[in-house]
Amino acid sequence: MINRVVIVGGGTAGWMTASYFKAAFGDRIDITLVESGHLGTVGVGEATFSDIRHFFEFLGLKEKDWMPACNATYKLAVRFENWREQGHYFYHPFEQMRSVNGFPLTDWWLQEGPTSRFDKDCFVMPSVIDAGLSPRQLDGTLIDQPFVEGADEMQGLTMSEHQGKTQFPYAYHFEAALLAKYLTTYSVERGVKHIIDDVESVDLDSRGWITGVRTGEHGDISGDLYIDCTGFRGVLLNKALEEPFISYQDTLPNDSAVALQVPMDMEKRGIRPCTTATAQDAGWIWTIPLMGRVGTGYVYAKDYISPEEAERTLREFVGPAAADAEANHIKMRIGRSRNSWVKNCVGIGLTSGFVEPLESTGIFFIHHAIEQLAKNFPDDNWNETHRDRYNDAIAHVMDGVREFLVLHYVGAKRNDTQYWRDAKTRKMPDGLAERIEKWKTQLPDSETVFPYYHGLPPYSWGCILLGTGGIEVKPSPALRISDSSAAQREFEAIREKTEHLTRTLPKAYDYFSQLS
Ligand SMILES: Cc1cc2nc3c(=O)[nH]c(=O)nc-3n(C[C@H](O)[C@H](O)[C@H](O)COP(=O)(O)OP(=O)(O)OC[C@H]3O[C@@H](n4cnc5c(N)ncnc54)[C@H](O)[C@@H]3O)c2cc1C
Ligand SMILES: N[C@@H](Cc1c[nH]c2cc(Cl)ccc12)C(=O)O
Repeated sequence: MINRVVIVGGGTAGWMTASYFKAAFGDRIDITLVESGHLGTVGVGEATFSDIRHFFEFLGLKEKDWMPACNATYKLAVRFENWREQGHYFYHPFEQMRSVNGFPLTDWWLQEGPTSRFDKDCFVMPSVIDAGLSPRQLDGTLIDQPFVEGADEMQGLTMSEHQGKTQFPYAYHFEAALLAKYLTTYSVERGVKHIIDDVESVDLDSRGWITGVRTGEHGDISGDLYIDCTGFRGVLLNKALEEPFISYQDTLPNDSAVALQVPMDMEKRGIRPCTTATAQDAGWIWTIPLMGRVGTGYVYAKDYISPEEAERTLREFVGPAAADAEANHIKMRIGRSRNSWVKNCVGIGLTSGFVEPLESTGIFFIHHAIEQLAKNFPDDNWNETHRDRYNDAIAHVMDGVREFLVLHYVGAKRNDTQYWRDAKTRKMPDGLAERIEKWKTQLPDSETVFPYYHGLPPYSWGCILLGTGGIEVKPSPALRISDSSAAQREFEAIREKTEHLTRTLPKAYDYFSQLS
């Protein structure tokens, strides 16, 4: 049996792993987590996928347990501003795509769209978000969506096994540092040994397997399996085991960010329950509403703009409220480790890989990695099948998300600066150009998107294609000669439902302020 696990690193990745493994394996596993007392964490990670609710469910936590402790709010979509042209916006919502006579409603919209807004014609969430509303009534009732919440047959499934079966209507925003703190308490109460110290060196045997990590003040710490959660440093996986890092920068040039935490009276400001990504001259700015503050940051490519200019742009964007906020400049390592599991070491989190946070995939990568490791957990035979399956799953998820992000830039209609013009001529990941050709006459479906599990359903790809507006797409020829009355009825049903919801749902701020 492998039952002594050493986790190095106490950021989101380290504590999510420790808490999940305690929930999964209880006292049958012995976990030690070592984190530096002075190196600090990236600690941005504020927006998530809806799937993260499976993580909290697995830990036995309810929203009212952890959300108030992490200043959390709901995220119903990503809102993209100015990606097509100044003043334009569209939503990528968490909402099941409706389908009529075997075609997604977005295909019918291209043929028959009642208005020029695909998002408001095909989904109800965009109007709910514009009105600043909560998807739950004050008594906790969730708006009726075609999904299954907590049904028995869904218990214990991984995210990849869930995909396509349901679409939950919201994700979360939270303060990552507060979540790490919350999970520290959860883990330590359940027996995780917590050591605050620096790992100064890593001991290897003659085969190159890790036999222990040496700390400054706590001596050697040894285990069977080592989990490297040291962030961009990759102290065990990349440094000690020398596993190479495959950069994505040739296709995704953004390599820097500057972040601000802006305290704000959210009752006065109101909460628009979505992440906003506002395109800028050399990147984009995120805006994330939390209880008590707004998290914001400019993600940019250093080749196009200096850190000082990026900070100035961000401060102007936020306005006077940002005057006292301290800027946090971050250099991002974009890409993935060739293999995330090498010998007896598994990198999770930024060590394993990272792409710019445009679709909030960092914590999703961590959650996926943990689920896959729990499923492929080794014994002392160190069966290669488990390791290879794990490495393939991790590589696929990141390569797929990379393609999805590249589509945002290739698809963006705006071309008013060199940065946006270059985005149209830059090399694309293998296969994407061919896929885009297919989508020009039939929107993305399960047969034409990236072929391995990567977290994004086909409708997400369709939203980006339709919203960014730079690639001309035509309705499927079959729809031109089909009876559209059922699609018309569906558009009408969405209009009626939107009207009803915007009349009856409470304000998002009011919902969160009574949650405890
Ligand atoms: C600008 C930006 C915005 C982001 N936004 C989002 C978002 O909205 N949504 C999302 O899902 N994700 C987001 N992410 C990603 C998210 O922040 C990370 O996925 C998450 O924080 C995981 O980080 P980590 O735990 O791997 O590393 P870190 O937070 O860097 O933690 C590393 C840990 O390792 C420790 N350590 C390092 N070296 C040693 C050593 N030698 N000895 C002991 N300990 C050591 C450090 O002390 C620290 O505890 C964002 C990232 C960036 C850069
Ligand atoms: N199943 C994932 C993927 C997903 C589906 N819709 C969206 C929308 C956005 Cl903004 C991000 C992610 C997703 C999930 O539900 O989280």
